[in-house]
Amino acid sequence: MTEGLPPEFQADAGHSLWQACVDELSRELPEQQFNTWIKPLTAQISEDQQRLTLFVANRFKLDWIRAQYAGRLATMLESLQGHPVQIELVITPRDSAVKTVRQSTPSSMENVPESIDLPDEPAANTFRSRLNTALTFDNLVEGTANRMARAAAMHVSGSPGHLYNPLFIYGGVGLGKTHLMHAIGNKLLADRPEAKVLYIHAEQFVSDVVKAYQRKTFDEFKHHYHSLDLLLIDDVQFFANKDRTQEEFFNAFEALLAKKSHIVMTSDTYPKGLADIHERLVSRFDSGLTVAMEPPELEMRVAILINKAISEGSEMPEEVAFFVAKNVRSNVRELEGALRKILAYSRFNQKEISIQLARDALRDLLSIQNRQISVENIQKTVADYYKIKVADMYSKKRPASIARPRQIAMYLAKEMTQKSLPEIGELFGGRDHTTVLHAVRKINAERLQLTELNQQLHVLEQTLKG
Ligand SMILES: Nc1ncnc2c1ncn2[C@@H]1O[C@H](COP(=O)(O)OP(=O)(O)OP(=O)(O)O)[C@@H](O)[C@H]1O
Repeated sequence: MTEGLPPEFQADAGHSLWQACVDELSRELPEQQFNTWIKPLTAQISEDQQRLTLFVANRFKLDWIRAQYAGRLATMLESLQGHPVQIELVITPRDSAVKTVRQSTPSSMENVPESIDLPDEPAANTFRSRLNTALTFDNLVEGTANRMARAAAMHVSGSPGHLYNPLFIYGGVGLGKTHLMHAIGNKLLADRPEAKVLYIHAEQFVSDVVKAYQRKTFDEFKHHYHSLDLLLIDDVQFFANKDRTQEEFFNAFEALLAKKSHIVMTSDTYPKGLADIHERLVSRFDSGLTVAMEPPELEMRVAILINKAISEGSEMPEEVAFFVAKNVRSNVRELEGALRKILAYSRFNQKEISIQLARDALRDLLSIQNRQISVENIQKTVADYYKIKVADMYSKKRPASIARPRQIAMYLAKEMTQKSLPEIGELFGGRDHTTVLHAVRKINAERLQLTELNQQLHVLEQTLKG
């Protein structure tokens, strides 16, 4: 029996099986990815061939391999073995990994020196990127709504520091901005594991500035932020009115651009629509490429539902996906919530997914939706109707071509939802409740006098009621 390993393991038994997987992956993956992630792996298969254990050096690698390769490996193993094989990932501290594998490795395994001689740890292993490895380009469905943002993001992840720097991505809630940012970081780290990548929410940046202030550690703060290769910063609208944070961010911004590091930002509105942010920062935000993420169109919502169901190990018939997508329109986060409810309902009641089952599972949501139309939906419908950007609903822009649809949307929000004036103001880019009240009164009065406006409002109301 091999010392240091569970008795059921027989390393040689699984070698040819694992080697077959490695060979297949070496054909499927780009060389760099293969060399970085697959080649260094050490594998053992249990005696009954039901379980494959992969030994990895650290948590970062474990998460990455689980998110990126475990699914593909499982399919491969199942087709090779003719039955499912459970994959287990185990972190083995470097020294003990070397020892254990050496002791247990029969001569045939010694053809795989990489599994023993682990390469130097890449810097990414010690530098906490805060990336969620599950959010990648592969599982981000593409559609008209995100095509340009996705293409720009792909470009940045492939050659950071060149074009589109900074990349500024804006759009409403739950539309995939954060997902896209993580995808950029994950792709860059897959290609260059030593790169210093940091994902951070703007609020966390604010809190880091405050800490540096309190502890008088601005040198460390600067060293940390100014040394990055890629900074991904989410929801920069949170910098509003925070002068010291804006100053530190400006410094970091200049330092990073000077050394050709890349900066990607997201926000709920485009740079010039941002309130209470210094002009010099706003103009920097707008100096690279600014792209919008729009709410997904019907077909894209359907594709997202079908894909997400597959990733949850289920299947959603297309007609059901259409039914759900037609009823849940505002954003992807709500679509995900609806899907979770349907899957849970189907599992709990042990019933196939059908339109009727979806109707039952989403009963509350559908009836609430019929009674209460969301403000986001109103903003999108009105923006589409008057051919302006959804982001203009939250921006400070004042031309009549934008201000008027915005007032109409505020009026409809008051008429068709349960929201209060301050709540509506907040959802329209943090406006005061008196601004909303003014819009509601104005449109109300005009509606009584202007037939054309009344007609337009009627169309909008019918569209919103579905
Ligand atoms: N095109 C897409 N394909 C697949 N999943 C998507 C897509 N767009 C969004 N999602 C998913 O929808 C959820 C919400 O997306 P995300 O958190 O990136 O939105 P966001 O725009 O950053 O919103 P917020 O401003 O509220 O943070 C996530 O789980 C994300 O993975």
